[in-house]
Amino acid sequence: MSNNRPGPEIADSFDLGLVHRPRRNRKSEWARRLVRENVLTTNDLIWPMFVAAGDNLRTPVASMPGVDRQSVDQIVRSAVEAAELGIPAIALFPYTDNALKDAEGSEALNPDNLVCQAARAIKKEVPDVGVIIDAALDPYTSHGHDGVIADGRILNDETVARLVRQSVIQAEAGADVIAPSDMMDGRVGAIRDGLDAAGFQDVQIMSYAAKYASAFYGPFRDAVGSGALLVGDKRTYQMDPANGDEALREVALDVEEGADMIMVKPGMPYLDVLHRVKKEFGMPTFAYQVSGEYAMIEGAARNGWLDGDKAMLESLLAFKRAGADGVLTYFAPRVARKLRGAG
Ligand SMILES: NCc1[nH]cc(CCC(=O)O)c1CC(=O)O
Ligand SMILES: [Mg+2]
Repeated sequence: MSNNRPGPEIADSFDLGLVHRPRRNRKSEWARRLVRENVLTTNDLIWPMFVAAGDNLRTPVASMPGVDRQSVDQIVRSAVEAAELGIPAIALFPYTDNALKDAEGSEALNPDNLVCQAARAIKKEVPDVGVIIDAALDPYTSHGHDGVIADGRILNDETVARLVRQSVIQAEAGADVIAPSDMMDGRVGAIRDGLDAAGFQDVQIMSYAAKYASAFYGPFRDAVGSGALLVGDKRTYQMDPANGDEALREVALDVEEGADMIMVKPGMPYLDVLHRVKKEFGMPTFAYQVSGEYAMIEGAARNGWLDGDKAMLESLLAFKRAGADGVLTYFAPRVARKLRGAG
């Protein structure tokens, strides 16, 4: 040292007298594996897909790099891929031509609409892959809202009546699970009654029970073509991001009304809600890693700012740690390949 002032003595090592050294259990890969508390498996994955009109068509969604809208024949191929990869279920969302949209979302009630066509085709080709279809009007309405509107208000009960019909039509097309994503009050019970009355006692309901009015749905709205149309926002039906206790009350109602599975959405910004919901109800509980979360990770990865594979796996494992039984994620096929060791 050029400094000639006497400095403090720094010992090379000293005895801290530690009883507990948590690092012992992290000292090698085998030790880390031995004490690992949570694990992500292919059984945890639900793969959301966008169905579009046409034949042999795949159109990239600009704000979701790596995700395409697919025509029905391509969706069937992806469903086959899901089966081969061991992904238990897929979720279908339609990209509806603007010409088919109206204020009431009538196309939702067309038994030959895109999601119904896709469900029928998938069930014919790969019956063992679970098919989940949203019950909500927003991909079909000219204003982009999940319900019917009068005097600028989203009407609850009138919307629920339509969701019941939509659910039955989707079940007739082969949907194994109906996933109400609209956040109208009372829709789970009404859909349950409607499905039962139509003979679909075994069709499950996965309720978007605690769904927040979130900025993270932006890319999805591009993908289904509702973003540019949306008038205003969804804060009169989707939840206020400031609220946690309210999520428990929303979930309690959906469980009471007969939901078989519940969902918290978005995912990563709401891990606390996910954890509380799983703890409180012990229900099969799912997280939706939404389009904006996917875009953040994938966008950063493609810019070289993040290790994409590592961020993907870490983000999904976090859902398991927080209590999720499964995750809807656009990463599903990539994770499944990774978990299988095929990169
Ligand atoms: N009600 C439709 C619906 N179903 C799933 C999502 C979002 C999924 C995603 O962002 O990946 C939305 C959008 C919304 O409520 O505006
Ligand atoms: Mg509710």
